[in-house]
Amino acid sequence: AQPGAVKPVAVPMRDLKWGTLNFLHTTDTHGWHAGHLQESQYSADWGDYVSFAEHMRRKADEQGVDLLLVDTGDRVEGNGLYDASTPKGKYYYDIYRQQNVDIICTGNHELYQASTADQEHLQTVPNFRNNYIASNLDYVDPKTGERSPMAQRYRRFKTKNQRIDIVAFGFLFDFTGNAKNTVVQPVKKTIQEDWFQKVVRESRPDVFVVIGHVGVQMQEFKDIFRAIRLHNPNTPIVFFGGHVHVRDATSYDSRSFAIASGRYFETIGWMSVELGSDAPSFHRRYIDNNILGLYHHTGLNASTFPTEHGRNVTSMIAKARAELDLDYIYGCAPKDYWMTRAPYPHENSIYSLLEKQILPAIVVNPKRAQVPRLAIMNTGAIRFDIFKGAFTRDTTFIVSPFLSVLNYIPDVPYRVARKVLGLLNSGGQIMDEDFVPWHLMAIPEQQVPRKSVIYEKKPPKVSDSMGQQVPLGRFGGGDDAHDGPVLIEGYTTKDDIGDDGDDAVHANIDFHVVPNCIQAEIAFPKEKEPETVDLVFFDFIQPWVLFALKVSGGNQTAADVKSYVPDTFSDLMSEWMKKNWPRKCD
Ligand SMILES: Nc1ccn([C@@H]2O[C@H](COP(=O)(O)O)[C@@H](O)[C@H]2O)c(=O)n1
Repeated sequence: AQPGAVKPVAVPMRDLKWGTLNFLHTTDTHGWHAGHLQESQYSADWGDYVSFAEHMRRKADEQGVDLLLVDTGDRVEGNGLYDASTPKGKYYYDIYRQQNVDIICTGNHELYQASTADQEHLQTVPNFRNNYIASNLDYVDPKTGERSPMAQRYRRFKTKNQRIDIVAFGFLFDFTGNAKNTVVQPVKKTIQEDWFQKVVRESRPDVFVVIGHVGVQMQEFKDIFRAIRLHNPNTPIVFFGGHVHVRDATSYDSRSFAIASGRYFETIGWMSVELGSDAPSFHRRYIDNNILGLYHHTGLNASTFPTEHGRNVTSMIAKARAELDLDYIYGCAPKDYWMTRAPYPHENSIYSLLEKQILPAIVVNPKRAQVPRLAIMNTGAIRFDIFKGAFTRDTTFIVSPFLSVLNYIPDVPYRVARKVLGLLNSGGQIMDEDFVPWHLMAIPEQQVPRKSVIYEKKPPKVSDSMGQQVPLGRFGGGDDAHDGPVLIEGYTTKDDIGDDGDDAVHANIDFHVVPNCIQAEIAFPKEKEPETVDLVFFDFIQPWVLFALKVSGGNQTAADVKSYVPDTFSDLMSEWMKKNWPRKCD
C-alpha cells in the first residue's frame, strides 16, 4: 500500500477454490493503481498485486495447475496517477506494465481522446506484444491514414504447466464515441468475418477464453457465445467482462461461465475451472483489494508477502504521486457526498451539492451573467463520491476526470427549454430506435437496468474507532445472515450464481438509482418565468440535448451551439472547492 493509505481492517473471509485452470482478473482500473488511500478495504496498490500474482503463480506451479492474468480495459482516466501529468499517463504506462498480464484488451476510455489511443498503440500494445488482443478494433496511422488491427485478432497458446490449448479473443462493446484514429467494428459484424469463423470452426482448442470490455449481461457477449458454441458444442468457454463497473457473474450454458470484476481496482476477480471431468465446473470470487485479504489467500504476512518486484512498483507509484503533488489540498469537504448511497435530491447527494451550490456558482459567463439560464449536467460526468476531509488534486480527477466543457444555446424560449430535462430523464420512451442510447448519460453502474436497493437500517454495533477517515471501511450495522464479528460496509454482491461471491463478508450499502441528468436554474427572475433562457449543457450530452429540443418544438441545431466558458468543468469545480471549503482539515 502507499504511504499515507489508511490502515487495512481484517474482516471475515471466504476462501478461494483452485481448479485446473485459474484466472486473476482486473477491469476498469481507471488509473487507481495506487489503490484507495482513503478506503481501508481497497488500499492495496499495483505493487501489492504484483507480489500477489507472483505468489499465486508459485502456488499454481506447486500444484501443477495453471494461472493466467487477464485485464479487460479502461485502465486510464479517473485518477490523478494517470490524469494529473502532462502528458497524461507520463508515469502510468511504466507502472502498469510491471504486472505480467497474459491476456489484455482495450476499453472505451483508451479511445475517447486521439492522444490516448495513440499512447495505447505506442506503449501498452508493444509492452504486451504477445498478449494484447484486438478482435474488433483497428488503429488509424496519423501519418499515412492506413488502418490496421490495433493488435492480433486472437491468440492461441498452451498453458505453462498442463499445456492446456487455449484460443483467446479480446473484444470491445459496440462503442461509437471513439476518436477518429480508431475504428470499432460492431461485434455482430466481426463474428461473421472469415478469420473468426475459421477459428471457431477449425481450431478445436481445449478452452475458449473470451475477454472483453463488455458487461457480462450485454448482448455482445451473448452473440459471441452463440457464434462459438454453434461449432463447439462441448468446449468450455469462459468470459471476462467489464465496462459496467459492477461485480457480476453468469453462465450462458452449463459449459460456459462469465465474470465481471468491478471497477477502480477495488476488486481482483478470481475464476477457477475444473476441467478434469466430463462436465467442467466453475467457481468465482470477488477479491477485495485489501492487503490483509491478499495475505489470507497466499497464507503469508506483512514480512513474507511483499516481493522485491512488488516493493519496487509500490515505490515507483509513491514517487510518481509525490512528483504529481497529488496530496495537495484544495479544500476540506465538510461531510461525505454520495453518488448512489444517498437518494437524489438529498442533502448528502453529490448531485444536490452540484445543483444547489456548485453549478450556480461556476456556470457564469461574465458577458451573460444577467441572463437566466438552465445548466444541465449528465450524472455520468461524476465518477466517485466525495469523502469528508481533504479534497485534493487527486480527488479532482477521481470525481471528474473528463475534459468536459460547458456549451450553450443562447435565448431558447423557456417553454421549449423547460421540457428538455424531463425528456433526457424519460427513460428513452421518446428516443427513436437509431438514437444513441439514452442511458449512456448516466453512471456506468446503471448501464444495464438497475433498481434502487435500500436495506433496513440497524443501529451500528460499534462506532468507527480508527480515528481516521475510512468512508467505506466504517463499521456497519451488521448483516442478517451473519451473527459473528461486527462487519464493515462494502460489497454484498448478488449475481446469477448466488450471494457468496465476495471474498470478504461485509455489511450492506444502499444503492439509489440516479437520473440521467440534473439541472440547475440560475439567475431566474423572482416575479415571473423568463421568456427565454440560455440553455447550458455539458458537451458530452449535446446530441441528446439537440434531440430533446427538437422533440420539445425547438428549431435549434448544432450550428446554434457555442462555448459558454473556456475552462473545463473539472477546473471550475476544484476552483469552487478552493473558494468555498476551508483549506485545513480538522
Ligand atoms: N466525456 C465524457 C465521457 C464519458 N462520460 C460518462 O462516462 C460513461 C462511460 O463510462 P465507462 O467508464 O463505463 O466507460 C458514459 O456513458 C458517460 O456517462 C461523460 O460523462 N463524459
